[in-house]
Amino acid sequence: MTEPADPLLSVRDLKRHYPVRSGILGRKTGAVQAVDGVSFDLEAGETLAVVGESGCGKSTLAETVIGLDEPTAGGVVFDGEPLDGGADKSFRRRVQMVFQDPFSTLNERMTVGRIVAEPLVIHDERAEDRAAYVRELLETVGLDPNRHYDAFPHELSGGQRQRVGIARALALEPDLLVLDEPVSALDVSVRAGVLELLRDLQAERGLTYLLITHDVSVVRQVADRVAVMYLGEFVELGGLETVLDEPAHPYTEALLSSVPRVRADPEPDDRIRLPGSPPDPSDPPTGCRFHPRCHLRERLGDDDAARCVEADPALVERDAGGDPRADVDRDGRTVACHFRPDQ
Ligand SMILES: Nc1ncnc2c1ncn2[C@@H]1O[C@H](COP(=O)(O)OP(=O)(O)OP(=O)(O)O)[C@@H](O)[C@H]1O
Repeated sequence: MTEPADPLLSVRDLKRHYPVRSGILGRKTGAVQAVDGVSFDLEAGETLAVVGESGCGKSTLAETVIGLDEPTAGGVVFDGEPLDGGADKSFRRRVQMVFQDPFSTLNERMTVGRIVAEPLVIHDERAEDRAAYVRELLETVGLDPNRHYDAFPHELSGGQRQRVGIARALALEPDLLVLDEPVSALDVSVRAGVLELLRDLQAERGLTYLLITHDVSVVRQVADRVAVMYLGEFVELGGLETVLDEPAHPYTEALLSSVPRVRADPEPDDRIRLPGSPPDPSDPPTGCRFHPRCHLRERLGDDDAARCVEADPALVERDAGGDPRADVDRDGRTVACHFRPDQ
């Protein structure tokens, strides 16, 4: 038997806290716990989606993972190499990011050809056949090199601009793409085409994706596994169908029930309404961070409900491979809730 390959990316107990300062001296009086102890592995060729409401820390997680931001604690290991001193040259080639808003990230005064070639210029690559290679990349992402190579971003539609962003991210032949809300800024009518392109590119090039999104329908279309994030923490992590069709954490349940479904649309009474808005991440609730808004807790007896407030249900690490242990979910799912429906 061969040993399972090491994951391409390993994230362990990652934290990113932003200091809160106040008073005229600007003293540190607290910290926004934007990411607070997140761990996961990403296998080569898979797509892990991180889903959660606005402000739960998704973008901070993405930026910290790719070295745009320094972790407060914890670590990232990419292809066996710890990212201790920040991103080195090899990491900056092999990991690329696609941002939400192609309108703001493309340089309006540069032609499409130059935008896509820029990473090659920075890394001093393909000096001899750069233009031909860039034209090839444009074709790969479904653009027409003859029409689009010399075009300026304002001459393109939103979907075309996002394709330019993807071509640029592919230029250095990366292994991992971090996709931060890649279709959120696009018209619904062009989203499917861009997601299909991402799926095709993954199949052709063996790419690995870390997909950040607030949109469950996007998760359904591209992810293999899903992590549900709430107030800086993962509350549930597992296979796509397991998590979306049989959510175990009450927050996942609430998040999903707010999404209209094509089949068997729930009666309005079945919808779980999340009371209030997420708490302040500089002063998170004790115990389970979701407890003040949790519909499941309301149904628990006093002793159990007290556990939600007192004990931190840290995400239990369960092994996806090997023989299942008593506490191993059949899908290797991890859930940070003492009172999962299947217990
Ligand atoms: N530079 C910063 N300084 C202080 N607080 C920050 C900073 N960046 C983010 N935050 C805070 O950290 C928390 C997480 O923000 P983040 O942008 O990562 O969330 P998100 O889930 O990506 O939300 P959105 O989808 O709205 O971008 C928020 O409360 C945000 O206000």
